[in-house]
Amino acid sequence: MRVDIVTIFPDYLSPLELSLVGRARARGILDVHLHDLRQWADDVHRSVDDAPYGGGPGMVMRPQPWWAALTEIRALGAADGRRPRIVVPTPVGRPFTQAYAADLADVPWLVFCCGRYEGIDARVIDEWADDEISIGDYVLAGGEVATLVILEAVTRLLPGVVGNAESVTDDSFTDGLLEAPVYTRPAVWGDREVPAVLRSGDHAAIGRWRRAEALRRTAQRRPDLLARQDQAAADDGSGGA
Ligand SMILES: N#Cc1c(N)n[nH]c1-c1ccc2c(Cl)cn(Cc3cccnc3)c2c1
Repeated sequence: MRVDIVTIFPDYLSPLELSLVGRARARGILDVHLHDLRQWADDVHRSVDDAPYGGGPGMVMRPQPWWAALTEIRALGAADGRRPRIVVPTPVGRPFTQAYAADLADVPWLVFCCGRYEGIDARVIDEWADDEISIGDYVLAGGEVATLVILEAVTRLLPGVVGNAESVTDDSFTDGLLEAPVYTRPAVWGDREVPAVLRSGDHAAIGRWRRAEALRRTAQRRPDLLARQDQAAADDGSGGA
């Protein structure tokens, strides 16, 4: 997978050199290219923002640098007929979910547009954005953190990135439920003991316990996920969660 990221703060994306994504890059599974938007700004001051039409607080990102940047990046694929899927993190985007991550993990070339200020001129979004994605109902200062979140969730789904493939398919949200609690040694920590079933070696009982705990936790903390499961089950005629 090739990923191009356009931002006025390239250093904000330095975590992509570390850990899971860093290892995927080192192994050639992911090919990341960072671009400073200012290199495409057409004025001597390399300006990327201007006052909003209609007034209001803050500044808006000018269309010209984005248009030049995306035109040049898209042209990289012209020779062999490749076209990138252009993703714009935005507070007004479609909610990012595990299913969305799985969808993006099948795309060979992603381009992330990391905006700042009050946003990117709407004409850029209208012309270029294939996906407008929000990572949650809270307000960040720009798209870089969202890009890191999206890219980590997508990268862990790429073949060969996570050693134990099962830990990806057993993820929270993959089966629509929150994960059961996890434990490791020692068996007793202070006055807290690991549930005996997890030390029983009875894998059927362990599976039942984990399913029950996942259902209990999901009902307690995310009843909306259970409702979604029940609706999906109703839609395909099978039993509920
Ligand atoms: N994804 C996501 C996401 C999220 N979940 N919260 N905030 C963002 C996000 C993403 C992109 C930008 C750009 Cl460009 C500018 N800002 C600042 C801003 C603040 C208030 C209103 N409008 C824009 C961004 C915030």
